[in-house]
Amino acid sequence: QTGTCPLSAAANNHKKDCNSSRAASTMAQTIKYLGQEEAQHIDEELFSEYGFSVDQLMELAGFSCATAITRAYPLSSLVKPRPSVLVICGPGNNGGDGLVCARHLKLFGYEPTILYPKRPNKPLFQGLTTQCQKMEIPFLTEMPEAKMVDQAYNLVIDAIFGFSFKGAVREPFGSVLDVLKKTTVPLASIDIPSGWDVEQGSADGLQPDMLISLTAPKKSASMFRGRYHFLGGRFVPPGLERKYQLNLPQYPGTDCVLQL
Ligand SMILES: NC(=O)C1=CN([C@@H]2O[C@H](COP(=O)(O)OP(=O)(O)OC[C@H]3O[C@@H](n4cnc5c(N)ncnc54)[C@H](O)[C@@H]3O)[C@@H](O)[C@H]2O)[C@H](O)CC1
Ligand SMILES: [K+]
Repeated sequence: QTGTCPLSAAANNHKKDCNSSRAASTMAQTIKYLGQEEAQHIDEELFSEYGFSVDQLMELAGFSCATAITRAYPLSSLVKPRPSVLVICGPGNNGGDGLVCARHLKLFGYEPTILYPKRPNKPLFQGLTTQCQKMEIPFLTEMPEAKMVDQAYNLVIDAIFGFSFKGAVREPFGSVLDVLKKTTVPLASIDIPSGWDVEQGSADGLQPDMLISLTAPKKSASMFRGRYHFLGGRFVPPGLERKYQLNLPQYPGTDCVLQL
């Protein structure tokens, strides 16, 4: 791991050597990696039995993604003169996380641009879109070519599909993923590398540099080979964690993310 250490020493007396890969892998082994149905059940229970609203959890999820991105790619580390970031949002809640993430990245000093080709006709997503527009975040009308992406952006955020992805990729996202397979700038995937089977991964799919697992990693995360794997979505009530035996690691202090 070459990433900055996200763990504050004061909050992690038991994990003093947080750069030790042995410590990190021991920790990662204890966390449960969720199957697709299990992830969906947890999601449903959070909304039904535990009384959360989608907007609430999406805000926390997207905020933790923006926070994790600032840890892995601080403004000072970006190679281009402008701190440009391309955020690609899909048609479901993963896309909503991307919109929230873009808004917070802007507040953190980055210059996000959003591609949002398939927008659900629902007040939640319309509101999130308006918020981004009011934050003066530009929206692209089409996916640029790979060469243009590499020239214009420091980083791409993949918020296309999350744990509900199934089957062969449908357009326009097939073409978007084809471009992303040719780009060389780092790619940070929210929850699942888009196009990967949620449990099996994909040998010839995207190879992101960063993965931000929300609530708990999904089974395909064991195939992730990038540099930064973060956990975010610090909102799991203890009863839910016990029921699904999530064995979540302790987040340091008040942090909303943890590097696995
Ligand atoms: N509990 C949590 O941790 C929370 C996670 N959040 C995020 O929500 C996503 C899951 O969201 P969901 O809306 O269920 O699904 P997706 O975003 O994965 O996508 C559904 C969307 O995609 C379309 N689709 C599915 N398969 C295909 C395909 N093969 N080709 C094209 N399109 C496809 C489908 O029709 C839908 O439109 C989770 O991963 C987290 O990122 C919440 O934000 C907060 C709680
Ligand atoms: K994704």
